[in-house]
Amino acid sequence: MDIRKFFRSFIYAFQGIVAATKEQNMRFHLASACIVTIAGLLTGLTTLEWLVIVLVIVLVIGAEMINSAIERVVDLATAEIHPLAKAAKDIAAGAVLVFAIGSVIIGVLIFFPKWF
Ligand SMILES: Nc1ncnc2c1ncn2[C@@H]1O[C@H](COP(=O)(O)OP(=O)(O)OP(=O)(O)O)[C@@H](O)[C@H]1O
Repeated sequence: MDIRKFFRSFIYAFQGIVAATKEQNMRFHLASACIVTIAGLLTGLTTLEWLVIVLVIVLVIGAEMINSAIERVVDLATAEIHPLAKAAKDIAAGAVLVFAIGSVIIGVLIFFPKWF
């Protein structure tokens, strides 16, 4: 196994994370994740609840990163207005929305019974 190549791929992946954090949507997700984490610390969650919260946060952020990557590939593939380009971008954005809606529902199910 080429350790240097393996280590270099980590650096590229880290560069990808840094590039993604420059996007406005990603900053919104990161801010939301911070707020949920602080709310969780103040509220007091069980280990299982933290597992679900962490899972949901990484799923939403991961989905947003894949969405950003798809946007770039589409832009690279064509500068023209094309229904397939629109569908690819809209479906990828829709996937993030599905994850985000699911995470809000999970957040409500975890936090509301503790607050009210
Ligand atoms: N080449 C294209 N052909 C047809 N429709 C497109 C094309 N590019 C973008 N669109 C439409 O415009 C919308 C916005 O596209 P855009 O590339 O600005 O992405 P965005 O969601 O605003 O992301 P970001 O601002 O992070 O780049 C897309 O969701 C899609 O509906």
